[in-house]
Amino acid sequence: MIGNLISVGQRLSGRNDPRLAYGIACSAAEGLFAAALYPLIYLLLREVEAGAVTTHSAGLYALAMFACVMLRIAAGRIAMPMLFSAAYALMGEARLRVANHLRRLPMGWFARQRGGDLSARLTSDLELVEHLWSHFLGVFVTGLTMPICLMAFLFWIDVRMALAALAGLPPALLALWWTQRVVGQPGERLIAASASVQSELLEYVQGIAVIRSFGRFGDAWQRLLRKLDEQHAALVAVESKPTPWLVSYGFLLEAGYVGLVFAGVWWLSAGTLSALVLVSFMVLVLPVYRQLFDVGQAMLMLRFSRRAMSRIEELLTEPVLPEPASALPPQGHDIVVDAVHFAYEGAAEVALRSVSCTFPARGLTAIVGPSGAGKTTLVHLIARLWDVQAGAIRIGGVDVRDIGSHLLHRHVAMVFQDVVLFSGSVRDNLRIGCPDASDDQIVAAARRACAHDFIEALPQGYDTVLDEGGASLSGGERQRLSIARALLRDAPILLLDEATASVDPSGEAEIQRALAELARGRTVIAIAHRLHSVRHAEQILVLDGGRLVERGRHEELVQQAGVYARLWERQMQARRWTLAASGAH
Ligand SMILES: Nc1ncnc2c1ncn2[C@@H]1O[C@H](COP(=O)(O)OP(=O)(O)OP(=O)(O)O)[C@@H](O)[C@H]1O
Repeated sequence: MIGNLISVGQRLSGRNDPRLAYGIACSAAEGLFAAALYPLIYLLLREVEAGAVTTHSAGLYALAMFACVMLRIAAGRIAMPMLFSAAYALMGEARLRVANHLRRLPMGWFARQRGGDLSARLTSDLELVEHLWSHFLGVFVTGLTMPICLMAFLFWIDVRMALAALAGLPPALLALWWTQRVVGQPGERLIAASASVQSELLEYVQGIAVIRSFGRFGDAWQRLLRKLDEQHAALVAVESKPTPWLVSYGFLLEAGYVGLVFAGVWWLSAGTLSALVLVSFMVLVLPVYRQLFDVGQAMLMLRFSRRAMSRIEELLTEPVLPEPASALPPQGHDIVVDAVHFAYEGAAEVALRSVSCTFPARGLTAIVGPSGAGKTTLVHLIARLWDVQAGAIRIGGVDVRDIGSHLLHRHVAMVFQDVVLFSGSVRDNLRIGCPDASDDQIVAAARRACAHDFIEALPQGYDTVLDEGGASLSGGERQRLSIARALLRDAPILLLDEATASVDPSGEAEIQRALAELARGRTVIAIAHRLHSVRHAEQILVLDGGRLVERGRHEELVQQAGVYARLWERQMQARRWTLAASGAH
């Protein structure tokens, strides 16, 4: 079991830590020295009984006992910090390995996860395993070594009595085995219920604005209460179900004591057993029973945490997007989409069907189309957030699957619809894509993204610490920060997913200018709903129902009287209504 625990730890952290083996050895030594005291007392008493004790031998015994106590304390003092530091180091690495693995998983995997479940694996599951390693391992090893050594000594004194003392062990082990089985199912239920509560709480907090605006507090609250009730029931089951069996284990273990006393008195009266041996057994088996009971309890904890370990292992075995054996650098920055087909896992509709197109290097291509047409999917495939299911995407003549994620990230920068900002200063957030950027470069990028003025107006300017997710900024401000971040990356290919969606019309005009300037030196692909913002693009691709239906410049497409012309006409109408409405005021 210890071996299993250690090998799981090694698999999770990806390495071995010698401190662990030393810590376990010291814990075993602690158990050994704790047990060694009793044989010394017994041997001393035997000499006293035989009248052979001298001042010299008594002194030696006292010295040996003192040494045992000191060595036990020393072994414990060495074992504990060793196990703690090994556990924290190994689990720290396990966290990093999980984080690194998550980075390489396809986005589809995240779409299938509930946020709370994932965060439960990364927090409470890992904490449980960490606790097991730091606090449980040493106690378990010491707790097991001590009764084994003591029993070995008792067998040496008198085999018959030792066997009588352990008469209750076989049925007790059966009860312990059953206890472990009984705790398995409620344990799994508790882990699932706790993850579910985390998910529910996360959704509740994230959706609080929507819940409030729709006045659905009652429903959300009831759902949360239900999940908490389930967790409470699972907690009670974990505690109550194994308890009768654990008590039986303890009872059966100590049942041998009654047999021991009867057999001992019998053999004493028959003259085959000395009073000293009888008393020694009656005193020494009690700590053996107590330690074995504690070990049994600890084994329950191990059984419970096995599920947590396998949940973390499951994360590490999720297949990542395959990386090439040797990465090939792209030979240019034009992008060719060649007969690409893609469907989301479990989705009824295909997202992209046999799409073929070319994005010339150093030019602006706009992707437009009705909602759900596949625009975001196409851009995500170029950034290789997913892998195509048929066809290929090539950058500078090299398939994105052969470029390797590291090189690909150096060539492609993305500005997403949903801007993700991290807690930290504005400067730190801008530096994410380019850690070595100087302050001047940061300010220059912010100016070009029309973000400099509002950043300067923040209490500490570029050093203002943003709340988690930049919640204190407006949508447009967050968007402009993400554009500045991409500008700073200075990647030759820039993917903009509705980059100007949350920017007000005046800001949009400024950003359009910045984007146009940017496009001169780069390959820019911009998804746009507001068609007038991309009408100067060198090329406009029109997607509809996952197919590429039209391509050309704005004027050509308007004349074709197809999907684009209809979208354009609708937007012009909407603009006229807006202008008329504002004129009426
Ligand atoms: N993670 C996903 N899982 C399953 N289906 C998805 C997923 N993301 C998108 N889809 C579906 O794939 C199709 C294309 O979606 P996509 O987001 O690419 O469209 P879009 O043109 O960018 O839409 P919009 O303009 O509304 O953002 C849609 O039918 C959408 O419902």
